[in-house]
Amino acid sequence: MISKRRKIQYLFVLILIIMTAFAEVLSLGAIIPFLGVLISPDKVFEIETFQVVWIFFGITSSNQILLPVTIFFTLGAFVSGGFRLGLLFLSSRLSYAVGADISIEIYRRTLYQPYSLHVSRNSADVISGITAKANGVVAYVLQPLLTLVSSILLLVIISIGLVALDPIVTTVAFTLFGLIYLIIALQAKKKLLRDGQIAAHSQTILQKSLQEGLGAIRDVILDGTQKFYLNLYSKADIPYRRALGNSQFTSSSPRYSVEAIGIMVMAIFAYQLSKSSDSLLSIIPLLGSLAMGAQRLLPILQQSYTAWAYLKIGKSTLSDVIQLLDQPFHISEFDNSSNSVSPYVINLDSSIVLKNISFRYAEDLPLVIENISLNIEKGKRVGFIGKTGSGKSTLVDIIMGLLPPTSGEFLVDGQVVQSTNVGSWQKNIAHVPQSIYLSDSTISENIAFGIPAEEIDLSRVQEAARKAQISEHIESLKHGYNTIVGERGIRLSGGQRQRIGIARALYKKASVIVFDEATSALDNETEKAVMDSIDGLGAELTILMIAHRLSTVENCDMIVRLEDGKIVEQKGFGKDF
Ligand SMILES: Nc1ncnc2c1ncn2[C@@H]1O[C@H](COP(=O)(O)OP(=O)(O)OP(=O)(O)O)[C@@H](O)[C@H]1O
Repeated sequence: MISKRRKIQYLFVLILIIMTAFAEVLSLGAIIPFLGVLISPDKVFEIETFQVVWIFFGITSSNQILLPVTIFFTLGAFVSGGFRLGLLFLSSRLSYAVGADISIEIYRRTLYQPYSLHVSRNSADVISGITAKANGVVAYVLQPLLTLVSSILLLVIISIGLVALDPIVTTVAFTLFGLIYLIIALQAKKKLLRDGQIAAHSQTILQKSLQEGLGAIRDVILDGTQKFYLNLYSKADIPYRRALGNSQFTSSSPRYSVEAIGIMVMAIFAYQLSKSSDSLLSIIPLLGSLAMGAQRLLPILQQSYTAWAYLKIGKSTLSDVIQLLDQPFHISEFDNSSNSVSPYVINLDSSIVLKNISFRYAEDLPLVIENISLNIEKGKRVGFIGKTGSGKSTLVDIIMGLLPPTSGEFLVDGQVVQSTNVGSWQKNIAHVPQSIYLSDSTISENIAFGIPAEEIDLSRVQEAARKAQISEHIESLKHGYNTIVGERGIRLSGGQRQRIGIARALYKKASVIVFDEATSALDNETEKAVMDSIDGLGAELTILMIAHRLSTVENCDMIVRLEDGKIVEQKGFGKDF
């Protein structure tokens, strides 16, 4: 899923990592000539190989070389700093850009999952994957990976340089520090993995408890269950933050003990050298470069360790994210895009036919629809009634192509509806649920739902509102169709919201409108008024209406009564109640 562009960017960062490593080693190596010049400029001036340099810069005596060498040394430090800064900027930007790629890709794939998958899993899994876990992958996988590559490279180059200076000291120091880090890493590995697991798992629970608490805020306030939801949240939040805190400590704590040991080793070494050498001055350049080498080496060792530790912490989060990225595309974008020219086009011209349809939600669950056969002609109004749990919504979901039947055949105009043409079939359908979802935007954007504001056809919006009998109310508002409805349509009454839902269905120019208990939350009078608007809709529209009450659907051409997933009574199909 990594695009070609990102691969090129990663390659560029890799090249920059290599260049930075060399720049850093060069600036580090420059300390030896610098200290040498400081202490005995005469000696350096006499070195054969440097003669060309002195001649090039027109230097004739040893006391002239200090200034250019100082400038050169400082310049080296700046160039190396510049490279590091550039690398930090580019690698951070790239990691976050890839984080956005991941998050968007998970959301994209999730949106294209079949309805049956959405009803069978908790959305908190996906939401935490799109938000927190995608960030986790950036912070605990992508960035540490780049840090690890650059640190290992630097380690190798610096240690080669140090070996050239003093093989024994370097080998001893390296083995010592390496061993310390290795022991710490072996000890910490299990703990890091476990903390990472806790963090990944808690993120999902956190998301779930937030969704539940805030989603049912009215009931929470009425029932006084704030404490219950707070408790649910804190039960996940405390282990989550504790795990993060613990892993942060585990990944950054070794440096203090290792630094102390490093200073001790350096002191012993200096002590030994000064005892065995005649002139203390002559060993200062060597000591200086070793000290500076160690001063660079230790943080890099620590950096590599931290990066490695982060990779361990991020392992669980990464596997959750990979699972979400692995979701295959079930509904093809081609079928569903509004301007696609699919060879499998379905327009309702004659009838919708269900032949011996049965359905179960999962293999180990019982049938909730059993052997149902129906023939719905175009332009008919069909009412589905039955007690709660009798299977009305499931049956209509099958007709809407949201749930594939477990057995039997579902045909429109004689064509079997299947994955290749279901998108085309769904373009004919609009759905008005019991509580329609309103986005926090204008009335016209809510009627022309999901269409960018600049592409909305206002006259079509007005026509739909008029047919849904809501235009008068909208036009009486100060901002008319540009009135903001507020999150979840709080500023509209129940009846008005349902009418917006109807207007939305009409704007879509759907030929089939499904009313799923669309009026059951309304009072009798409002329900009657909304039903009048539905009755007044064009005769060419096929209307499927789910209701609890027979009175709601009494004007329908056909009525189907369901019980335990079976049709127990029919009216208008040649049979009457
Ligand atoms: N996602 C699901 N997973 C498993 N079983 C489900 C799922 N959705 C519904 N069911 C079961 O399927 C049966 C039919 O449910 P359905 O929602 O179709 O009934 P309904 O007649 O529309 O009920 P209501 O009037 O309450 O909306 C019920 O027994 C229900 O428990």
